[in-house]
Amino acid sequence: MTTSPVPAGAPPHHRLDGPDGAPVVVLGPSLGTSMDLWLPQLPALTRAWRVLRYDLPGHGGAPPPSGPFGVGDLADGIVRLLDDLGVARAAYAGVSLGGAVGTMLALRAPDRVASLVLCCTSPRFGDPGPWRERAALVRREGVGPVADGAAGRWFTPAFTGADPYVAMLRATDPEGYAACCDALAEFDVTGRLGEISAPTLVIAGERDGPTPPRGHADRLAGGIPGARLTVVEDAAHLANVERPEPVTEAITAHLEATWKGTG
Ligand SMILES: O=C(O)CC1=CCC(=O)O1
Repeated sequence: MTTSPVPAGAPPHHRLDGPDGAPVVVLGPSLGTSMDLWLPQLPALTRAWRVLRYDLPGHGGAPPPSGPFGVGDLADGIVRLLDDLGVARAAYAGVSLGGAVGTMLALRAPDRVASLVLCCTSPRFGDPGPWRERAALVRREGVGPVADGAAGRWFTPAFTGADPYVAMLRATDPEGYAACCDALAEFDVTGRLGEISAPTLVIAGERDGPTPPRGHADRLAGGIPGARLTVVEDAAHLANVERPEPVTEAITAHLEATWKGTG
């Protein structure tokens, strides 16, 4: 793996699992996590799909970014990755920032997205100010201060399995994290959701603080033509980790219905 900084729009650090020749599903992680965010879903998904997981710049095994980038650049990187791998069309599922990348991908390259799952995400992650402040904090003090509060943002108080996920954040490159915050500050596709043609499932955590169902998931589901919304009880922001069974079931049912590798 190269460790030189990654330019905006470059194909991301990635990994393929599952049967050769099966229809491809791309899995996008959230801010501060790695591709292993998707480990709870991996056994079920690799039964029928070739699973392509990737890391955000400076996260997981990915080198830090060489400069600023937007969510559109991250989506362009997925298109380049699909080109490099010879994949004409794929399904895409993403959590939070990873979901924003999927939304942008569906807008920029609709012919490449056969099916879309948007988990605990939003067409706009609130006002830019707090994201710019978080980016400045991490550039100044490192990821420690945001890691300290991560379990409370990501999970309900009853959840006891937060440690490996918070460890992902503690291992994240500060500039990679900060640049993702800047990308979130700029992201707003609220007015473009009606252009999305991919069959879309929106999944929300009932108790998600950063992207609550009301004002976020409901806007996605209301704005994307034909989209369906599933709200997962007793789950916060990383619902696929906190309640893996219903989330895995919802994703596999949606993929079964929409993406078997044809077309
Ligand atoms: O603030 C967080 O850690 C939650 C979050 C917002 C966007 C994202 O990807 O994660």
